[in-house]
Amino acid sequence: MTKIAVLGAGKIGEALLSGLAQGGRAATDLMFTEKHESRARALTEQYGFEAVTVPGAAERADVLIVAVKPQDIEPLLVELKPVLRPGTLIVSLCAGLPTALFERRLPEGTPVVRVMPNTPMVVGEAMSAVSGGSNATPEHLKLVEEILSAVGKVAVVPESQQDAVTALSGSGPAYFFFLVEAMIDAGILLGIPRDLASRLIIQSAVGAAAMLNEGSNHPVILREAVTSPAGTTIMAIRELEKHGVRAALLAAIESARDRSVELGRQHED
Ligand SMILES: NC(=O)C1=CN([C@@H]2O[C@H](COP(=O)(O)OP(=O)(O)OC[C@H]3O[C@@H](n4cnc5c(N)ncnc54)[C@H](O)[C@@H]3O)[C@@H](O)[C@H]2O)C=CC1
Ligand SMILES: O=C(O)[C@@H]1CCC=N1
Repeated sequence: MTKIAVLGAGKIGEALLSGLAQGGRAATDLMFTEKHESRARALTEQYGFEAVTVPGAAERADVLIVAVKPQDIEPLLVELKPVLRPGTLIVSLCAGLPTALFERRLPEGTPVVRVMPNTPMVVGEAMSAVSGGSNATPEHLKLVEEILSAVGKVAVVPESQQDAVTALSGSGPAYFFFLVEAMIDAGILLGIPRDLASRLIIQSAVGAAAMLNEGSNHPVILREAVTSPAGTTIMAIRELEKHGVRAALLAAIESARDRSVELGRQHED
């Protein structure tokens, strides 16, 4: 079985490792590096994954998945370069960082695949977008698709779309959580106890997601079916439009895309 090492086991690294283990991958095929010792110990105790050093990961793993913050990439690549075995596949989950950055910093010919996942991988419902760098073969892409399909859905996209994808689905879960949080607050405003408001809103979100996931109806049709003439929903929709919620979402996602581009530019030579 392919041995996988996650370099930087923070929020997304842990989500991936735990998702892969739940998806049936043996804990003995999964290892990680982590700068913070207490966190490394906690992950080993909770899941049984082995904490290794960067040279240890490079020696033993077939695929190295980079999951440090974009701001922490340079020292990691300096550490990795002299110990990397030829042919080892590098998979980057880092927002904004182009495959060309890894290709410039690592030995010539290193295959690199850029991925933008999202945190629902903890429950096997990730949306991951995958792009190959200039040394990545169709087999490399297939391997990455196979690894990630254990934790959710996978789309292959041109790398030129990765900053937009990051803004849409990479950050996307946060927008839904924000919306749910605000709707629960609205329940409090209307005098509903927090527990009940949470149950009402979370199940509404789960139900709406399941209907969208069926894919047979456009979101507009689904919304129209809830919106009765002179009813309650249209009153709420009027307020959402009045407060520019649609425009706010367009601007928010455009701003996230711009930040992704900027994160990449910070590492230009
Ligand atoms: N959190 C999210 O929803 C998503 C994050 N990403 C990307 O994943 C990457 C990680 O993000 P998070 O997990 O949120 O950040 P995080 O800060 O929770 O995790 C990063 C981890 O890397 C460790 N680390 C840093 N330098 C290291 C090194 N040289 N060796 C070993 N460990 C090192 C840190 O101690 C930390 O635990 C980022 O590049 C981010 O853009 C991508 C998609 C979604
Ligand atoms: O906020 C971030 O930068 C990361 C990338 C996508 C989701 N979280």
